[in-house]
Amino acid sequence: MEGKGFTEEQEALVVKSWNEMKKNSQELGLKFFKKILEIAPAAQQLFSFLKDSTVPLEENPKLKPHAMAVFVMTCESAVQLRKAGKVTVRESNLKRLGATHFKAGVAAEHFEVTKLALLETIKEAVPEMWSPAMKNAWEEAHDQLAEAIKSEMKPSD
Ligand code: HEM
Repeated sequence: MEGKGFTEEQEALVVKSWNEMKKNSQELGLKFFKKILEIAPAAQQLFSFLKDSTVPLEENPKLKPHAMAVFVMTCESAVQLRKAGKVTVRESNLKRLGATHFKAGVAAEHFEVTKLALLETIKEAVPEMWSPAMKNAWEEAHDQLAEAIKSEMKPSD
């Protein structure tokens, strides 16, 4: 949020937990995705690679990249918030992200689902680090990124 500021401590909480979690990124990605589908089973239909897929979720090679994209970009968002006070994803990337999600039929509610799944996954992955402050830092980094993507979710020109 403008003026509210994202502190060095908040950035450190996000970066520290991500550094720990990414050692186990395969399992993390799968867990994250399963949580999204637990909360919102219908979201499965949005992912082209799941609609056509005949392999079990566990073996789908395309699952991990999206999970990693959400984690990595949220982490980068935290760094940007601390440095610049706002999300600074390159405009061309943001436009592409907006267009991809718009075309895939992603709705604002899906971002809430993903956020819940993200926070739950982190809580379970690094229970020894988890704290209200850590939750708040990830939440803020996620929300600002999600807002930036949502603002570009319109038909591409
Ligand atoms: C902070 C939140 C999110 C981030 C950073 C993110 C990131 C990405 C990235 C990097 C791609 C690859 C395509 C591209 O670069 O344009 C992508 C595709 C996609 N994302 Fe997300 N995403 C987010 C939230 C969501 C949510 C909430 C949903 C719906 C549950 C979703 C569903 C999809 C789908 C369906 C695709 C296309 C995949 C396919 O069918 O091939 N994303 N996302």
